[in-house]
Amino acid sequence: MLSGTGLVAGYRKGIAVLDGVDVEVPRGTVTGLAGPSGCGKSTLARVLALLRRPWSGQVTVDGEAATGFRHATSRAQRAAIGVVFQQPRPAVDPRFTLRQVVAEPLHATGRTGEAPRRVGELAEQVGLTGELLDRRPHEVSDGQLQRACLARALALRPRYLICDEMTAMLDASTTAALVRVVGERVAEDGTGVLAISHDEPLLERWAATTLRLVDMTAA
Ligand SMILES: Nc1ncnc2c1ncn2[C@@H]1O[C@H](COP(=O)(O)OP(=O)(O)OP(=O)(O)O)[C@@H](O)[C@H]1O
Repeated sequence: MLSGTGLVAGYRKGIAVLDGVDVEVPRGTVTGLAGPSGCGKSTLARVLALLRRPWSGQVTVDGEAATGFRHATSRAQRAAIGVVFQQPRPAVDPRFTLRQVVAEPLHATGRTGEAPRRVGELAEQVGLTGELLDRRPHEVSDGQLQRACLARALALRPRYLICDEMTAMLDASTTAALVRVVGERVAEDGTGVLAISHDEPLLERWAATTLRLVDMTAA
């Protein structure tokens, strides 16, 4: 289980965006997260992904309290949680080929030897051809780049995957393809997924249960 308890977080002093939020992301299922624009869904995603330190409250990864946030995160906890954001372009180095984008976490964790085989597997999972892997971000569509970002998020076989509006910029067929890729990881690896979306019909199809951030804050 990836969980947050009593999370209070914000950007400006005295104005809490999250005000005592509890959230649980169990393994082996997709948990949806909905709520009106600006209610703090992305903030919660960043806190749970250990990318932003909450003002108070605790994030727990498989029963172990988060060792730190941002650069202070332990390597094991960082590798346990994959994240995909709404916009793929700001999330990648524009000088990299898609192959380098996908391989980045493997290089960063000293698994360079594994990279060629693993990148091939991931490309197949997300539906990227070898020819596309050799292109750079400006030479591919948003959907193709988002496929690479999903492959990168899966590279270290994370136990949890946070998809923050992952498909909001994509057409229906790419959305369906990426939702299927995530579903395969849930079924085959038991990955625990937090799917954040404005798209209620999508969450109805995709998520086993959906949390509503306003309700959680009120509770
Ligand atoms: N870097 C930042 N600096 C200051 N305020 C911010 C920052 N990021 C977000 N906020 C504010 O925090 C609040 C919550 O933002 P957040 O992006 O978490 O909401 P959200 O529910 O994901 O919204 P949306 O559905 O529109 O993406 C908003 O009022 C937003 O303006």
